[in-house]
Amino acid sequence: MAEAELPESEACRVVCMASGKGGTGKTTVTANLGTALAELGAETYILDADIAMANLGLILRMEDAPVTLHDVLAGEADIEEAIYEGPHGVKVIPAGISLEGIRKANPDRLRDVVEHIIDRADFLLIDAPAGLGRDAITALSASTESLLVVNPEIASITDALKVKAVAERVDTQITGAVVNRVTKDKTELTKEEVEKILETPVMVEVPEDPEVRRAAAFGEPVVVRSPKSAAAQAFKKLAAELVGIEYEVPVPDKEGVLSKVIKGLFGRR
Ligand SMILES: Nc1ncnc2c1ncn2[C@@H]1O[C@H](COP(=O)(O)OP(=O)(O)OP(=O)(O)O)[C@@H](O)[C@H]1O
Repeated sequence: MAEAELPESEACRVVCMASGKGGTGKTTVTANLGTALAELGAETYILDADIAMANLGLILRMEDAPVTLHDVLAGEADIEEAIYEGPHGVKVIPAGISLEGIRKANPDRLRDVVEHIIDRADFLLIDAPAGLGRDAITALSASTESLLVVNPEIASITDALKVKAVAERVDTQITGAVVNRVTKDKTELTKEEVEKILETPVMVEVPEDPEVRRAAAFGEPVVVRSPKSAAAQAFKKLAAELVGIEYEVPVPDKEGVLSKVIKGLFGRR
């Protein structure tokens, strides 16, 4: 997709990707939203502040990065050394995977990292740890706004409510919710119910889509590996909404469908 004509915006938007409950898909949403924003032409950085799990690097095939956020937070490396380029030019600051790295990292240095990046970026997405531990609160307070990544179930929403309350205490605006892994099963909460409980708009519903896991297995965001999949389209729609442009639904690609059928017939991936 060609880069869009983006509206002028003055300040970098520092967006904390937050969730109460673990495993809602926060890292997946961060990697895909960041890549989709970069594809639209926005200068986008994504930072893995979930320094214990470090999954962002895995989704973007950066698990072997020689210098990581751990080293920066330990005061042992300059932030410039920990910035890597991902698909569509998205800049990625991965966390490391060593226990030693987690031990020596001082999360209080996160604010300095944010300060360093905001002068040159349109968006900085911070993948925060789930829950309300010290690292999660540090990530929230270093951000100007937050997106709540939830699943359409009551346990996920009530945990997100707790995050929302803390975000308000640290003066971080809640921009909205991303409801991930939607199957439209009758037992799920609807968009309207989620909005009513969270008292915040649902910006997008991302469907449960096996293409997401498939892409992750290849170390790629789904917006790159399967850009026409239902989940990829939801992430692209969210990116368009954040930059304030109209999302163009892609015209169905007959050739693509045909080649899928042919590959299916011959049992190929
Ligand atoms: N829309 C989706 N459809 C299918 N699978 C998904 C979707 N979103 C995420 N997943 C899968 O769910 C799993 C958990 O996702 P992810 O690691 O992004 O969650 P997380 O909230 O960051 O987890 P944690 O809180 O443990 O850091 C991964 O295997 C991911 O591929």
